[in-house]
Amino acid sequence: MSHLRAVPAAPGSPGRHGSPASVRVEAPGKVNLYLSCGAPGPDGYHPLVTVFQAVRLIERVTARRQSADAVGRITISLEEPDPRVPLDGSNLAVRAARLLAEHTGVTEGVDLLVRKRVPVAGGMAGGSADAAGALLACNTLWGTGLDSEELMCLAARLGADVPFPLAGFTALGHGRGDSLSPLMSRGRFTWVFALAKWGLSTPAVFARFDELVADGRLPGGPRGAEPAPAPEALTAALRTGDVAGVAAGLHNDLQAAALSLRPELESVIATAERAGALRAIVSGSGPTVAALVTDAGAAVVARALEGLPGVVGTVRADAPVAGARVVR
Ligand SMILES: C[C@@](CO)(OP(=O)(O)O)[C@H](O)COP(=O)(O)OP(=O)(O)OC[C@H]1O[C@@H](n2ccc(N)nc2=O)[C@H](O)[C@@H]1O
Ligand SMILES: Nc1ncnc2c1ncn2[C@@H]1O[C@H](COP(=O)(O)OP(=O)(O)O)[C@@H](O)[C@H]1O
Repeated sequence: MSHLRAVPAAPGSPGRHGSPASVRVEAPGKVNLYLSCGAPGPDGYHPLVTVFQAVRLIERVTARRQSADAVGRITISLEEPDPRVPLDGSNLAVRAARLLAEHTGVTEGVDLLVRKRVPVAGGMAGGSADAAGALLACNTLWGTGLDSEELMCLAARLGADVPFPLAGFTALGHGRGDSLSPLMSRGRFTWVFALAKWGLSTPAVFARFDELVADGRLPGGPRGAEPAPAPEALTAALRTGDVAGVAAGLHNDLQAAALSLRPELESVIATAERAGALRAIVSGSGPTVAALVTDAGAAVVARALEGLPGVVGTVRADAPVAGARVVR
């Protein structure tokens, strides 16, 4: 994946040894424009074909050098505390920093500060964006000098969704969804996301997908081992910036599973489309519903969705945007 370049470091103010005292990284959330899912392998993971698009819901990860007498722990805090996000070693950003330290032999710690903008447990890879951000921020802070390919490999070890926020823009994912190649995309897309009151667990959605396939309850009947390739009509529509063509090509094999766990999402999708969305689908494993809209129609769609049972609010974002990058 050498074509996916990490952005060079923009150093913060110098700390001891002349290296930066802190490094700030921004990393995007995602929506899956297309997701097809095959039968799980012996490791329990499902082979996927997915088209990722990075959206302007941006996580900000700041990595701060600790004082010289600190014991070298990796700590995390959130700008706005959220009980759904763990602040211990299970946080994906902490796991990312720890993995990088182990991989490179770094013994110093780091204080991570995260500002979250991607809905938590929403199928939009917010935790993965934090992990990608922490990898890039710590690689810069510690001067460990891993190149983008090495960061991608570490990212894939943290989760199937972690490489994509490093890459950003629009990309085709294979394997677990972590093997990426860039896709050309022209123009700008506008999304309205309906945020759900309760998150959905990704493993639970994949498990329900397997049950639906086993019961023959998925449209089209049981699937083979291999996920269906992304249709040429979708990739062509992306290449030409044909928003209506992209809307027609939106597809998510996990949607039936998410709807079976959260039946109320059906009316969220229907309401968005009745209010003028070009199409609406479940994002990834859900429960966020992603409505592709025109700029002129965005406010009407958002208003129609707000106040629906189970919807706690909406957020508008454009796409695609760049992957993780160091900012001042
Ligand atoms: C479904 C997707 C679509 O982009 O995103 P989300 O909706 O969660 O954001 C991803 O595949 C989620 O990626 P991520 O959340 O990183 O998954 P991981 O931590 O690697 O795996 C969590 C669990 O999901 C299931 N899993 C994940 C990926 C995959 N290709 N097959 C799977 O079966 C497995 O049960 C695994 O134990
Ligand atoms: N940095 C993080 N941000 C959000 N959630 C995290 C983070 N680290 C671990 N988690 C845990 O991962 C779960 C899934 O998080 P998230 O990445 O937001 O959603 P999804 O996997 O649906 O894209 C959360 O419910 C939370 O318990």
